[in-house]
Amino acid sequence: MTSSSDIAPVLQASALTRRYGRKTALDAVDMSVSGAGVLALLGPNGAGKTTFVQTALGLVRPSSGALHVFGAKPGDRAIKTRIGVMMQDTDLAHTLTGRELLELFASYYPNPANLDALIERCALTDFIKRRYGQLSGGQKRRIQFALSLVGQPDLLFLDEPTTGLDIEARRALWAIVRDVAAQGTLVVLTTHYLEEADALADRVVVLQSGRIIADDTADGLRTRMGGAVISCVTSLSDEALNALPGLIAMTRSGRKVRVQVSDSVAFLKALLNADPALSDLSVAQPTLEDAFEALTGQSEPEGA
Ligand SMILES: Nc1ncnc2c1ncn2[C@@H]1O[C@H](COP(=O)(O)OP(=O)(O)OP(=O)(O)O)[C@@H](O)[C@H]1O
Repeated sequence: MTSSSDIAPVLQASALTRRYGRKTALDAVDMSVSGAGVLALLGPNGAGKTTFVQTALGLVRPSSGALHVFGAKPGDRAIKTRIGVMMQDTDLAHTLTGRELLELFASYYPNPANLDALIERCALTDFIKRRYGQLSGGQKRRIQFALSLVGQPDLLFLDEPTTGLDIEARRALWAIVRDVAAQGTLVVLTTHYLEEADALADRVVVLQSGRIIADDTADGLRTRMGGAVISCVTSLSDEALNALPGLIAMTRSGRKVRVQVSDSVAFLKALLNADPALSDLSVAQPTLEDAFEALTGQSEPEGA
């Protein structure tokens, strides 16, 4: 995935702004996404992720600025059949079986996937003949995921795709997402799980209050944060810890403290000096979650 291209980008946002009354859901967003891969959209509740996806699908109109999809206006008939979608709130006919739903969706697309192969690929065989309304939440999500793939899309929006899935089903979905992206699809993923973004995303865009506050690879975000994460049990107060050199952020549970620091050596020297009785010390690389926390001031996106 690259951020620019000679031909029309898959997604091109130019000063994209969407207001709801006085609320600005998207605030002059500029973004260009070309080629295949996985783009993760992260951000706390109300950051504008869903509004962005809805705008790309032509369900919501920009208040100003523009968003182009394959160089066309969102919702354009010519591009609709190139897009697959799995949203959070999906209402499907409860009386149809999974197989009937797949057949129905396949009829919308000029070049649908082979349904038997898709059913096998998504491991739906055990429940594909049952009515959708009788399926468990996780089974419904898996049918919805298969439906998003029916048209063999060039652009695939996955909104919280693994919510409600067990670990095995989540890993299986990840493998298919990687596969689909490797075969040429741009996957736009919004997720509660930073682990998921870390596992899948080539590029991570962090939104906050409708603005892009970071646009990088997961590794890039971690590296940009730099430093280390130190955990220990200490009797030092917050004030005493705050006075140590290079502290970026701190969380505490009783005497157990976890700090992000810019220079681990300088911090550790000062810490051990200040509290010789310190115990349970560990030093680790920052995770994507640490980077997210440092960027947004929140520990998890979307109140996960
Ligand atoms: N139809 C609407 N009417 C009024 N305000 C809206 C509407 N849709 C979204 N908003 C507001 O726009 C802002 C962005 O919402 P959006 O749903 O895009 O955020 P999000 O990042 O997807 O959040 P979440 O993680 O909670 O799903 C929020 O403040 C939300 O309340």
